[in-house]
Parts: sequence; C-alpha cells; structure tokens
Amino acid sequence: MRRTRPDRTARPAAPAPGGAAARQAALRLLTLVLAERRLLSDAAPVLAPLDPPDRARAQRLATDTLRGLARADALLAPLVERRPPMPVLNILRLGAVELAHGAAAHGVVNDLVGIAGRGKRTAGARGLVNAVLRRLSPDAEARWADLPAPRLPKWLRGPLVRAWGAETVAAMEAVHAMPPPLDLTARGDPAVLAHSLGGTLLPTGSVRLDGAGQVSALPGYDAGDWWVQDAAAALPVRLLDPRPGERVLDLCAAPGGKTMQLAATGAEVTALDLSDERLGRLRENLARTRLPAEVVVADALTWEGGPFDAILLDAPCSATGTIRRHPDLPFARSGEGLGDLIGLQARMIDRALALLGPGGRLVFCTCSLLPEEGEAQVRAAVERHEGVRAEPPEGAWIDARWSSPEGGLRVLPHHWAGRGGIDGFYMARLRRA
Ligand SMILES: C[S@@+](CC[C@H](N)C(=O)[O-])C[C@H]1O[C@@H](n2cnc3c(N)ncnc32)[C@H](O)[C@@H]1O
Repeated sequence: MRRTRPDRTARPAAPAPGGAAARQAALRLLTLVLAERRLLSDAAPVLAPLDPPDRARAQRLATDTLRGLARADALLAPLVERRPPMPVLNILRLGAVELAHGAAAHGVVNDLVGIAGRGKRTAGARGLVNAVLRRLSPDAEARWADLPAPRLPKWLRGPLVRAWGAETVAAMEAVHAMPPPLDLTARGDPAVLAHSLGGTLLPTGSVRLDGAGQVSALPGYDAGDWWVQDAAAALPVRLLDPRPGERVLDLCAAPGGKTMQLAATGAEVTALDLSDERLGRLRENLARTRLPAEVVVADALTWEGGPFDAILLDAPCSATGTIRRHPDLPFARSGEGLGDLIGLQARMIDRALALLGPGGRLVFCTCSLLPEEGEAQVRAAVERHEGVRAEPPEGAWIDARWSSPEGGLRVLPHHWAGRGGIDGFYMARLRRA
C-alpha cells in the first residue's frame, strides 16, 4: 500500500519577527520541493497566512534558491566539513543565495540565525549558520559570478542533448539560471500598456517588465487591463488567428491565459477543462478582465460538441519549457509518466480534429522542450489523418529561428537570451480539408 506523505505544508507557520516571515516561508517551500518532491504550485497553505508583499518575497526567495541551488552548494562546500541535515542546509542555501544576490549581510544573517534558533531540528546549528554565513558574505557575489550555470537533471538533459546538441542545452541552462522578467498580455493595445507601465513592447506583442515585484500591486491589475503570460505562451493564439464571431474551442483551457486572449479577439469562445478546480481560476481571470467565454467541465477525449471553426489544444505535457519560471520542476519531477502524456496528447489531437468543421484549423501546442511532445506529434498526426496538413506559419512577429521543418514553430529558452529569455514552447497549425 502507498503511504501518504504527511502534509507538512498545512502546518501553521511559527511566528517569526518582521522580515523573517518571508524567509521562514521560503524555507518551508524549499522543504516542500526538495524533501517532499512537490511543486511550488502546491504551496498555497504555506503562503496563505502571509500578506501579499511577504508572499511575493517568499516565492521569490524560494525560486531564486532553487534556480541557484548547485551554485549555493558550491559556495558552501569549502565552509562546511560535513553536509548538514537538510533543514540546516536549506537555511545555509537560502542565506548563500541572498548574499550572492547582494542582500545586506547583517539582515540575512541575523534573520536566518534567529530562524535556526526557533526550529527544533535546527536550534543546535545556530552557531554554524552564523559562522558559515559570516565567512561567506564578503566575497559571495564575486564567487557566485564565477560559477557555471546549474545543469538540468540527467533524466531531462540526456534526451535534450540528443535532440538539440550539447551547446544548445548549455545555452538553455544559462538562461534557466537568470531570474526571468515579467511578461504581460494586454487586453487592449499593448503599446499603450508598455508605455503606461514603463515596460518593453516585444516584437510578438507581449509587454516585458524587469524587476516588477508584487504582481497584484501593479497598475491595471484590479481593472483587468492585462494578465501575466510568458511571451512564448502568448504565441499559439497568434498562430490560431481567431476572428470576431468565429466559434473557437479552447480544449485544455485552465487557468485561462489563452482563453482570455481568444475572448479578447471577439471570437465566441468555449473553454473546456477536466479540472473544475483549475477552471475556478479561469472563471476568476475572466471576471477580472471582464472577458466572456462559455466554461465547460469535461474530458476532452469524450466531450461532444461543435463543429468549431478553430480549436486551440494546449495539451498537458512535461512543462519542461517553463523551468526558468518554475525551477522547482527539475527537483519535483523525474520524467516518470512521460510516455502516458505523449499517448494522451496524440489521442487529444485526434479528438480535436474530429470536433473541427471542414476547412477548420487546430493549433496544437505544448510548453515542452522535448520533440516527442511537439514536432513528432505533428508529423504523426499528419500521417494518421488523410486531408490534414501543417500550415507553415507566416507573420512579421515570427522569429526566423523558430521555423521547424514539419511546419511548426519551435521556441527554445535561449532564443531571446539577450532580452531575458523566453519559455520553451512548440506549436503548429493543422488545417482540415
Ligand atoms: C497546459 S495546461 C493548459 C493551460 C491553459 N491553456 C492556459 O493557457 O492557461 C493543460 C490543461 O489540460 C487539462 N487537462 C488534462 N487532461 C484533460 C482532459 N482529458 N480533458 C480536458 N482537459 C484536460 C489540465 O487540467 C490542464 O488545465
């Protein structure tokens, strides 16, 4: 029988003075990912007691630490004789990352020594935390800059090197190591939004902000003028190119970033997803942005409806293209279940094609770096379905590096390294005869 893991995230946070609350929560997040192998998206109970600025800070501290874990361990290795137990090690890692990012040493060290002192399993290591972090602080920034970018885990690195080559994978790892900028999609004119927020308008129409801080505190959030969406995630809807009044199905819709893009074009949108819980977030997003869509809780494989003029299939996948925004993924995942996902994606493509009217178009996309979840799916679908072809994309917004021989677009994180990177994505537009 499978043992259920104790849900340590549900424990109420012990009181922590002042700015220590965010650091203490960040340490709980590290335990969740590194000890319990869970994703940060499961972290709501840890973050719920915090006010929004501390919540944003705790998330940033945890993601910075996970993104730089190998570098933090390399900084700490010469200063600790034996590897300390995980709760102590995580305190040191968090401190090392903060010091390497230029945080004031006295605040970091005092807070983390205090946190160590309040923990049952860490109280005995107060002196160690104090001594190691004080020794580390003078040259942490300089030493950090000399360390190589952390490598992807073996289960992912091997297949990626086979697919894209070692040099490309190293370039992707360098981008994964950088804190990503915040990308927004505008409900209205993106140039106006970029101007009002002091952001950069990207060639694809997304607005990019550096060092944005707490998202819900940015102007226009409550009014629903924009939503957070990586520049790559905004491309599949551009490729589908919906028109006002067209019947469009968003087949795996939640939490709704692409549904909002579809609805903003004036198309008649049906947003379907298997998860009622995730659709709750989609409904909140639609309410905030005041965009309309019919919401359906159903299994895409069995749902009857249509025919539709256009369908977006943003299929469940390994999400390996999102590692720069979700550095927890390589620690919480092992590649297990990938074969099942690939089979599900193929069945979903077949079902989506059956829901299209004659001449209709399907955009299939995944936020994966693996060709098995992208290029190979499209090649196989075209072979399986007579009268279905991939339409090579056209448009001034398309970066020449993205064109893929089977007719899709392959976006890799290093493609926009000079601009702050972009998530990995694959997308292709299939047309039914
Ligand atoms: C990549 S996410 C979609 C992200 C969404 N398109 C967006 O832009 O916000 C994949 C979604 O597929 C849904 N899903 C998984 N299996 C499904 C199925 N059999 N039928 C419908 N939805 C499914 C998941 O619940 C998840 O919300």
